[in-house]
Amino acid sequence: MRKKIVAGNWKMNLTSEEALKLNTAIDTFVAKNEPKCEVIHFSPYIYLNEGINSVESIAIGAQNGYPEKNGAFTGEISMYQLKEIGVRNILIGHSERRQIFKETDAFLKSKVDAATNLDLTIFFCCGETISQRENGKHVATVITQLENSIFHLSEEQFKNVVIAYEPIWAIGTGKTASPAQANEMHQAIRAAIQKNYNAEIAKKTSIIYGGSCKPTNASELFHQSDIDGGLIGGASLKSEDFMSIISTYK
Ligand SMILES: O=C[C@H](O)COP(=O)(O)O
Repeated sequence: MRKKIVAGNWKMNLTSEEALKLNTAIDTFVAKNEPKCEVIHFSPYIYLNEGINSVESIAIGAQNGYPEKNGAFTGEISMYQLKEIGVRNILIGHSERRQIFKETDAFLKSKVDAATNLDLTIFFCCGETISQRENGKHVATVITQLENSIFHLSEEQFKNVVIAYEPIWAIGTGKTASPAQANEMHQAIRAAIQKNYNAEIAKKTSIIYGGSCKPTNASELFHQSDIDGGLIGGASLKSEDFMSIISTYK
């Protein structure tokens, strides 16, 4: 049985007080209700330490990390530093990093290698633009992203990878991929994993969906054959909404 995962990506949101409150509320909820999924908050760097030290039933992950161990990289935080404070999960390849911060496939590959060397669980994000979808290039785009930045890992290394499919046109827009559209892509990703690795690894890799996922659509999405949970942006900032999404796996 594949691991089901509901992860919140807070992006650049929340005050320190709100972050602590939300971590505590979700941690308490998960401890009490024991949902059948792993719950993670991908938090801004500055709230990681307090988060890690204040929760027991959920994990706190990083939204980013620099691949070099240390050095003259003003303003950056290394994955090594993240690991040292207790981070175990990291997002790599989010479309906001690709588009706003111009992170290339080659740079993402170097991040994948750094995270792998540190034994971090990689949540590798991929997804197409609306024009790529309209031109029928959505599947090819996503598979190329995987081939360029993560499929070089060995079978053993790939076991520490979760794929997050996030169609760019659905992120923060209120426009969700239909369950059929999302599942079609998840099936294509799983087939590509099988082709590059093997059927066993493909069967065991969790592939989660992100893009305007909310309490009203999470259940239908998460019940698709190849969708193993979600990477939630906006709805993870409201404890009631996030709890409702987590409860899909009760
Ligand atoms: O990482 C999360 C995604 O970017 C989804 O964000 P959203 O739920 O606000 O659309």
